[in-house]
Order: sequence, then C-alpha cells, then structure tokens
Amino acid sequence: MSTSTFPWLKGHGTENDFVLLPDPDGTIHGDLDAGLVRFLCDRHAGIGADGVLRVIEGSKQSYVEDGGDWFMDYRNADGSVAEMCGNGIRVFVRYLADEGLVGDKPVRVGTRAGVKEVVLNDDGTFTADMGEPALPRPSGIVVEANGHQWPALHVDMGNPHAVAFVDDLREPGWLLEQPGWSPVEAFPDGVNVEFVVRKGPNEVEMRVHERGSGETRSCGTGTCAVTVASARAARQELPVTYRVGVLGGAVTVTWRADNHLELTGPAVVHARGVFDRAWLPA
Ligand SMILES: N[C@@H](CCC[C@H](N)C(=O)O)C(=O)O
Repeated sequence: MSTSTFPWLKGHGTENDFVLLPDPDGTIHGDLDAGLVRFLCDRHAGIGADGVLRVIEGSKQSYVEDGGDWFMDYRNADGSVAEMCGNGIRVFVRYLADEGLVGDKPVRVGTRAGVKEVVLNDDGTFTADMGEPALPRPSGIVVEANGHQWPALHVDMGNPHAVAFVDDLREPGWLLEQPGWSPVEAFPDGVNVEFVVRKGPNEVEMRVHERGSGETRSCGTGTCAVTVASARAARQELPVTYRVGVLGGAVTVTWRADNHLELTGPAVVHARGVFDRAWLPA
C-alpha cells in the first residue's frame, strides 16, 4: 500500500541526474506509477531528473530472479522502464554507502540486465563491472538527426545503443527529438544514440540522446558502447582503456581481456526531502 508521504534524494554521476526513492521493502511505491515518475523528473513542476532510481532490497523485489543485495528499479524521465543505467548504478551505491547499508565487499546490484558488481575506490570514485557487450547487428544501421544521416554500430549493454562517429559534436545539431534510425526493426523498443569524436588513441568525446529522457549530460552504458565502437574501429587489442568525455565531465572505461566492460566515475548525492502525494496534480 502506498503512503501519502515518502522520502526522496537527488544525486548525479557526471551530471546524469536522478531522483532516488528508498523503498527497502518495496511497500512504499507498489509497482511505481509512471505518472509519479514523470512528475518527479519534471524540471519545472517537479524535482527534475533524467530518471528515477528506486532502491529495494534484492530479496524483497519480484521483477527479476536474482535481485542481488539491492535491486535498482530504474525508470526513464518519461516513465518508461529501462534495463540498466551505468551512471545511476554508481549513484545508487553512493547512496547505500552513505547510509551505511553496505560493507567493504563489492555490492551486488540487481538490475533488469542482470546483477552488476560495484566497488567504491579509495579516491571516492566507483567502478562497476558492466558485463559483456553484444553486437547484434555489426553493420547496416543508419541514424538520422536534423536531416543528416550517419552509419552507426549497434552495441547492446543490456540496453540498446547506436554509436555514430562524427567530425564535430556540433554536427548533429540540437537533439530535441529522438534521432531516427533504420532499419526500423533494429530497435523495436527504441534506442539510445551516441555521437562520438575521437580526440586521441585512447580518448573520445560524446553526446547522447537517451531513449525516454532526451539529450542528457552523460550516459554510463553509452560510454561503454562508445568504447566498444571506438576500440573496434581502431582494431585495438583487449584490454584497452578509454577516457570518455561527456558534457557533464569524464569517465574511464576499460574493455577487459575477459570481454567485460568496467566503468569508473564519480557519483554524488546532494539533496534530500520528503514528498507528499497531495502535491501531485489532480
Ligand atoms: N543514463 C543511463 C541509461 C538510462 C537508460 C536509457 N535511457 C535507456 O532507456 O536504455 C546510463 O547512465 O547508462
């Protein structure tokens, strides 16, 4: 049964920002209403965020078989469900660590894309084992924005990405709408689109239009997809490490010899409050 007031926190990872909803027993929010998510993420009428991270004990959720120690119930700003969030998972563990809810061991975070292990590093950053990438369609994808088209690589990080190389990050123009893609059947559930420029042998910069959230200042799963596309394009051997610059900062991604992607970056929680459902529009 949902309560009339509930706690919330706000955090970000390289300025990809989230409202966190602690719900350890899964009883505060039931199945989390999409309308509530949209309201909380609204930057003018709500709190404002790219997405919502609901925090449930792994054994108290019923979305996946193995919910890990803690399950990250991720929702995009438009209320849709996504499988995984690479910046969100670091913010999620930042919250758990701040609250003393985890010890020194790697935290097993359950997601709809499987359990991911996250560690807190001595320098305050977090490293997430993001698992193996999949390349369902190694060629033939085209993405389109503002009348321009680019060939793109489909990289699946548990959620879908299309990575396109550009000469200049201004080339795609304003990303106010979801970029188009072809063939349409490649992404039946939509896609996150990354535009990338190479800055050096192991350094790239990117912009991203996220499915369900619009253009954001960073996307962790996107930085992994971009690393895969960049290393493949340069025919680099594994392991390989990239610095990936995003609008909100930079992260480090290592594509390990065992084919796992490891994402390292900052995560902060910077505000908290109590929300009253009576404030929701009728
Ligand atoms: N910002 C996230 C990705 C969030 C989900 C994405 N919009 C989707 O729908 O797949 C990240 O940091 O990975």
